[in-house]
Amino acid sequence: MTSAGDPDANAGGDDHGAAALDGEADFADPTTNQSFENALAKARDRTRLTVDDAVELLATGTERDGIDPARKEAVLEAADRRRRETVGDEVTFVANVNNNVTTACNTGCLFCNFKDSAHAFETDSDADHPGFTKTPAESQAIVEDALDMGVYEVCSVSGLHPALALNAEHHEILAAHDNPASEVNYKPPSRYATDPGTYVEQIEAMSVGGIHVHSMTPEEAYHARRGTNWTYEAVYDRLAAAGLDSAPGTAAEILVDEVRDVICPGKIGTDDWVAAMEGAVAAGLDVTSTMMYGHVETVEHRAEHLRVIRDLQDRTGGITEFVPLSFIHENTPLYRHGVVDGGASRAEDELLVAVARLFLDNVDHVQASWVKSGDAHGLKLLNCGADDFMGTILSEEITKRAGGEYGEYRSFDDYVEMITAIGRTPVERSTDYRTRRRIDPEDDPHGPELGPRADGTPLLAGSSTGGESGVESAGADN
Ligand SMILES: C[S@@+](CC[C@H](N)C(=O)[O-])C[C@H]1O[C@@H](n2cnc3c(N)ncnc32)[C@H](O)[C@@H]1O
Ligand SMILES: Nc1c(NC[C@H](O)[C@H](O)[C@H](O)CO)[nH]c(=O)[nH]c1=O
Ligand SMILES: N[C@@H](Cc1ccc(O)cc1)C(=O)O
Ligand code: SF4
Repeated sequence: MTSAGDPDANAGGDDHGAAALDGEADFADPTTNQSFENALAKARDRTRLTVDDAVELLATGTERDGIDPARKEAVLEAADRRRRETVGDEVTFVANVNNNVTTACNTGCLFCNFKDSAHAFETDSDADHPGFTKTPAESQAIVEDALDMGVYEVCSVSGLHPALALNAEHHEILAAHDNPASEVNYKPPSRYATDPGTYVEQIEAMSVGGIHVHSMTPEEAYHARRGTNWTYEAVYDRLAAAGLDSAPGTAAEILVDEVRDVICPGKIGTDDWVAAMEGAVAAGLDVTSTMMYGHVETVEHRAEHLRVIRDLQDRTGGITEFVPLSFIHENTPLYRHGVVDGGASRAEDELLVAVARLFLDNVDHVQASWVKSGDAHGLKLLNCGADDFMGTILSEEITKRAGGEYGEYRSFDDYVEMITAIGRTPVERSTDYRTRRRIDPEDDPHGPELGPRADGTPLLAGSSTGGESGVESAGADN
């Protein structure tokens, strides 16, 4: 991968690479030494699955093309049963707020339309951009508002702004390079219209009032140590001291380098991603794990990705949940350049959740995402092996900019109505799932009670799907 040695390989950002992509994503059809029937029998017996088993289940058999509906139902049923035996009938969700600090990023991932080229943020640039950078004070104000609403967690993932450094010492190291922009993807904050502060300052600003700070993906941790020989553990130690509580395992995409070379050549490689996650756990943090699928990869890549996560969990035990992120294609370079003609089908989404539940026998929680799938299909995924329905999030930028259409937040009333409609028990959780509160559906209206300032007052009024109501002020970007 390129980012370690050549951080500016994609400088200027978005999609110039895509034109060169045609044909590069042509991976061979998967084959295995396993049969679908044997793989299914192993899954039903709780025998640990191999990568070949997972491939057979994800493909509903590799001996023929397309998904077989009857075989798919058998896989979903096995996964739903496994979910019930492992975690029961509760469906959890967290009262959280998203706070993306900046959209400025030069990494150039071809599946991403969240980022804006960082040069457009420079003081002397007259380029227009739809994005934002927040100061630490602005991040803090968003967290304070959310705390008042009863929120438990702030989830903060951001672009890799060239002026972001871990702390003052990191700024000095980066600035000392002869050509910091091309050698270490660094420009001083004075070059930009808005200074995002340092990573430590942002985390300190967000870590107020007892909120749980969920932030610093492996890619962001790489950015917070670029140009130094600091270990990931040392970087996460410093961030934990600033108030970081857990780290999101995004930037995983597909953890197979031949896929990363196509969709995110500027990102860290699989080994670095794993090293970052291990560093976070060594620093005492919980982590989540994700897979962004439904673009150029094959089912073999999906299965191999699950193996990387399961091995990581065998070694660390630090992963609280697995979050499947179905690729939203509409506004992305991959789609606009014709490299892909859409995302995953609903059947593929269901099989991915199911096989994750069956393969990841050491990760308790599998998440369904209403942001990516919408409410109705999100609920269906809760009957395919998932047991968590993410969080209220209050505002959303990544999926919205990619063309997602399922809105930006959900209220507690929305959650209780949806979860009881499928006959399950709604449960408010902490980020780490260790604190849980079963919600009595009869006792409405419903609001958060686990947040440091929560008193059961409804988070937001009314239905949330259309993005109406006063939520804009809660997630305000500048
Ligand atoms: C936008 S990045 C922000 C954090 C940081 N820049 C990073 O890459 O880790 C967070 C994650 O959003 C997900 N994402 C980005 N674009 C997406 C899309 N079009 N569809 C689904 N997920 C997407 C990817 O998994 C990515 O790692
Ligand atoms: N699935 C998505 C999530 N999931 C993360 C959760 O909201 C929460 O932060 C995590 O479970 C830790 O408690 N977040 C998004 O912004 N978008 C998603 O699609
Ligand atoms: N914010 C990410 C998703 C995410 C964040 C944190 C997690 O722990 C998991 C997933 C997205 O919208 O794609
Ligand atoms: S996924 Fe993250 S690193 Fe990649 S372009 Fe988007 S914001 Fe930047």
